[in-house]
This record gives sequence, structure tokens and C-alpha cells, in this order.
Amino acid sequence: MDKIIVRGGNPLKGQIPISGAKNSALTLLPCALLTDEPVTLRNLPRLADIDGFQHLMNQFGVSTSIAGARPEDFGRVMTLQATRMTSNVAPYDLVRKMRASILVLGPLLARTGEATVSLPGGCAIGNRPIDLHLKALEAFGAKIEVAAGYVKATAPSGGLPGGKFTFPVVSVGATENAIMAAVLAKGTCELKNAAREPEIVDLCNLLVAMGAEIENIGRGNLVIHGKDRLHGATYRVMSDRIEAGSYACAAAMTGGDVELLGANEEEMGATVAALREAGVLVEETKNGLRVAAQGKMRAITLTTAPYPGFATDMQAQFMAMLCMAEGTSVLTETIFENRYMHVPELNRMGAHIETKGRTAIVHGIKGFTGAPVMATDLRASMSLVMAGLVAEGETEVSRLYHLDRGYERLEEKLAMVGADVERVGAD
Ligand SMILES: CC(=O)N[C@H]1[C@@H](OP(=O)(O)OP(=O)(O)OC[C@H]2O[C@@H](n3ccc(=O)[nH]c3=O)[C@H](O)[C@@H]2O)O[C@H](CO)[C@@H](O)[C@@H]1O
Ligand SMILES: C=C(OP(=O)(O)O)C(=O)O
Repeated sequence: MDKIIVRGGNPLKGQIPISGAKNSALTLLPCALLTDEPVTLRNLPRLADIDGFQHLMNQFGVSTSIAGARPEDFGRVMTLQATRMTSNVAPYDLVRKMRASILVLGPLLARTGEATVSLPGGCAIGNRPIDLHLKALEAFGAKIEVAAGYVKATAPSGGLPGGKFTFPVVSVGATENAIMAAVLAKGTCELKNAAREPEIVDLCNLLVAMGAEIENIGRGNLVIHGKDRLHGATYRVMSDRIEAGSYACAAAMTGGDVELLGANEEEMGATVAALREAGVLVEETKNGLRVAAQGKMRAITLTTAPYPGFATDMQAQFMAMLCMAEGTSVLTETIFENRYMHVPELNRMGAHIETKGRTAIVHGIKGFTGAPVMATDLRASMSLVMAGLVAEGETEVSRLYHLDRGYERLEEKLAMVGADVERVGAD
């Protein structure tokens, strides 16, 4: 299996192109199930998760074609067409590899009146139930049965009548599934306490481009008037605010100065605010965001929360960065119960982090020391690469399949800004 070798000590300097957002792409792809016309997505990141989703779509009989994919370019363009569906079953083997597969449930149900999807199960960061996905679909009139590890959703003949649902806790995925089911409902669907993440806005914008009628986009109370049919569209995936935030933290902790091409400050509010509070310079440029270190960083306190709060997907990267700040930072994880898998690995590299339940106390250190490390999830893996960028000596990060799920050609982008990093095949 491949490994990434990082030799620390180089400040990151230069420009980094930011890819299309994984978490947006994973909810835009299943929208192709909602129409028999072609849906073309531009700026799709080249990631293992996107390849996995393409296979899943092919399994339903959706044709997919990729254009303009020169190996040297970041991103690509994919056209999907669900002219005739050959299946509405998402099997365990495909779903278990990628939790986001559950996002086909709503659109399959809306398009074919029935969907059978394997339960995705938990993962390293937490239990991750799907009860809210099911309750929202039920509120819109679906019949839900769970048996033998699969969920089967059925709509009355003629389609989902529509209805109202209030989320007891904010869920990104459940909001997405509910929206995708609602756009083809017979009546009106209302969602309260819906997620407001920029990726949800991206989803709504694509659906509107396909002919959907959605009120209050970007707000917690969504009203969706179902349409008889949607049509095709061409749409550009938003840029990845988590990838951009990760490189911002990496630049800051290495004493660097980078321009993140395509990054959008408006969608990165809490990340930018936290960087500034830590003493990092962040300013908008014509093409994105400039992030530059300004001497020693200050310790800060952060608590993860649904958007517009501080993203759980940025917690591990901030933790690595704050190890290099002056003083003691406090991070609290409120979204996932087990999202501190990076702590023991960072501590092996010389960090001084203590966890007490959902809170992590991060004591500033003078520096990391390189070590062989591995992580059990995507952002945790990134935090280890980042520690490696400032560490004395060599850090060897293994289990790259986590990083490959969410960072397009990470080692190439880091090398573009002066990092000493290479991917090697393990013997
Ligand atoms: C592909 C994608 O977009 N993934 C993102 C999405 O994951 P995902 O959509 O899985 O995360 P959710 O927003 O649904 O999860 C938020 C919280 O709600 C709970 N919950 C969720 C659904 C449910 O039916 N019942 C329930 O209790 C979860 O356990 C968690 O504690 O949002 C997360 C929170 O911003 C991010 O970390 C992930 O990167
Ligand atoms: C947790 C994440 O993704 P997923 O929901 O795909 O596991 C993430 O992107 O940090």
C-alpha cells in the first residue's frame, strides 16, 4: 500500500488550486437520478469517493461519461444520464465503502417510487445513524421497512404526497435526502431546522437549475413545491471549503504565505474567524484567499457546530495547527462522539493533547518530531500530514485511502508550495 513521506521544515509559499467540494459533489451526483435528461457536473474533484459514487450510479443503469480529463488538470467534467433505470437497489458491497451512498435513497424513491438501500453502518468517527433520513421521508408519505440490513422505502402510487418535518438535530445528509425526495413530490414538503451548509445551497441551486421550486434556500425552513418532472442541467461544483481550510491551517503552522485559488471567504466564515483569532492573516484576493503566518500563533477555544458554526470537518486540522500556538487551546467536538482518533498519533509525534470526554486540551509545543503514523479517518490523516510538515525529521503516513477519499492529489498540491513530500509504494 502507498505511503506519504513528509520531511518537515519548509514554510508553504505560493498558490494552491482548490478542488471542487467532495461533500457537495456527493449530493449533486445522485440528482442525476431525478431526470431522464443529461446532468453535467463541472469541477468534480478526482477522488476515490467520486469514483465509488460513479460505480453506484452505473449499478442503477445510469450512463456516465467523463470529458476533459487531462492527467495534469485538477477536476473533471462528468455527464450522467438516467434515461432508463435498470435497478433501484444499492447493495451492501458498494454502500459499505462509502457512507454517502445513502444519499441515493431520496432520489431513487422519488424517481421510481421505491428504493432499497443497504444500511451504511457506523464508521471510525462515530455511530452515524440514518433515523432522521427515514423519518423525513416518512413524513412526506413514504412507507419505510428495515430488514436484513437494508432499508426499503416505498411511495404511494402516484408519488409522495408531501408533508412537514422538523429535524430534532441538524443533519446534513438527512436534509439532502429529504430535499431530493421532495422535488418530485405531488404536493408541498416543508422542512424545519434543516441544515444550512453551503453544500446544501449548492444542492438546491442545481435542483432549481433542473426546474425544482425551493423557497428559503440557505435557511433552516425550506419549502419545496414538488414538480411532475425535472430536466437536465449543467452545473459547476462549489469549491471545497474544507480542503481550503486544511491548506490554510497548514500554511499558517509552517510560517508560510499561500494563495488558495478558488477559495470563498463567505463559505468559510467560522474557519476564517478562527484563523484570525489565532493571529493568522487572512485576506481576500482577486482569485481566492491569501493566508499568511504573522509570527507565533495564539491559543484559541473552538466548539464544533452545524453551519454557520465551526465545522467538525476542520477540527483535526485546527488541533494540529494549534499545537504550534503559544498557550493552551481548548477544542470541543459536539457533532461526532469519536472524532479524536488523531490525538494519540499527534501525541506520538510530540504533541501534548489531553482529552476529557468531548473536550481536548491542546498545550502549545516547540515542535513535532517525525514518526511513522496512521489514522482511521480522512481529516485525522490530514492533521498528521500537517504535523509532518513542521516536524523535525521524516513522517511516514500510511493508510492513504482515507486521504484519497477527500484530498485531490494532496502530495502534488503540497509540493507546488514547497513542501518536501512524496508518495511512495510500500514494499
Ligand atoms: C458526505 C458529507 O457531506 N459528509 C458530511 C456530513 O455527514 P453526515 O450527513 O453523515 O452528517 P450529519 O449532519 O447527518 O450528522 C450530524 C449529527 O447528526 C446525527 N444524525 C445524523 C443523521 C441521522 O439520521 N441521525 C442522527 O442522529 C449524527 O450522528 C451526527 O451526530 O455532515 C457532517 C457534519 O457536518 C460532516 O462531518 C461530513 O463530512
Ligand atoms: C466525515 C467526512 O466525510 P464522510 O461523511 O464522507 O465520511 C469528512 O469529509 O470529513
